[in-house]
Amino acid sequence: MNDISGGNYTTADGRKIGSTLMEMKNITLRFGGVIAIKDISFDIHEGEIRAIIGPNGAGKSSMLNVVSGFYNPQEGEVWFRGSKRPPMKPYQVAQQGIARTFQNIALFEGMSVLDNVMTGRLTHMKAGLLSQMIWKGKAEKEETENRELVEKIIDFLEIQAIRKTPVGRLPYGLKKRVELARALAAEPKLLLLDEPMAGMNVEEKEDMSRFILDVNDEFGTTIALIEHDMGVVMDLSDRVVVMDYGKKIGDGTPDEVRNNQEVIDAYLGVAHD
Ligand SMILES: Nc1ncnc2c1ncn2[C@@H]1O[C@H](COP(=O)(O)OP(=O)(O)OP(=O)(O)O)[C@@H](O)[C@H]1O
Repeated sequence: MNDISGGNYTTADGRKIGSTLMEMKNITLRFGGVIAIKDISFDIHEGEIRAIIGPNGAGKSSMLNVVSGFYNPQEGEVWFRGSKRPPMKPYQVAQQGIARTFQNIALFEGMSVLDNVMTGRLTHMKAGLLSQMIWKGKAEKEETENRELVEKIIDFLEIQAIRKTPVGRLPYGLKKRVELARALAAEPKLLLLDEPMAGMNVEEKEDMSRFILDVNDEFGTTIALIEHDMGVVMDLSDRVVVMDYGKKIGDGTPDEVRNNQEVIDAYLGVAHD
């Protein structure tokens, strides 16, 4: 790795990391008297896999929710693709190119895998109802293009065999993969994964790790994730932000973070699965 703080660098496995995609500047988020995030700054570079870790209640989910527009911080600035982002609703953030998965799977259980993944295309659909009536051809062309992309993602994540199966009938690990497929269908610039391995067995975790790395490699998607499993985080990530009690106590490569005394202290005596 070289010049990691400046933006552009090459990882040990030869992946090219680009300039800053997102920058969080001095973010503070309060819930009444509770300060969930205290004056935190960090950035995410194009092509990176970036992790946010920390003990329970550290503020990781709150931070992911600031990035995805679910919470607007009381203080600080969010910069995305070179512009300062005004307070936004989550759907506006999604339209800007940020997609996410959820800690508790949020899929339509009664709908097939294919239909669930298609819902990921909604932010891209331009043909409204009126234009669908007037310009039927245009709507059909859009539908065909959406289907082609969705089928490509389904193949890529190896869920062809279950494409017609209602999501409610799938085991947990596969549901998580369908959720990843739906988020990818939005062709995000930045993909947010909220505990992608939570509740998985070892084999499911290995599969998910491989898919996350492949997505980053094949589609060039920048990924930010929260994860409790330290082994997974250290293996997957290019750089890691460590939070504790709402503050940032570490930020760097997995090796740098692993050897940071404040990080070691924060994790001592705390159970991490
Ligand atoms: N909607 C909310 N209303 C009030 N307090 C909240 C809310 N969301 C989070 N908090 C508080 O903010 C702090 C940070 O919580 P957060 O869920 O972001 O931590 P976390 O690191 O994601 O924890 P975990 O690993 O347990 O999911 C906690 O003290 C929590 O109780």
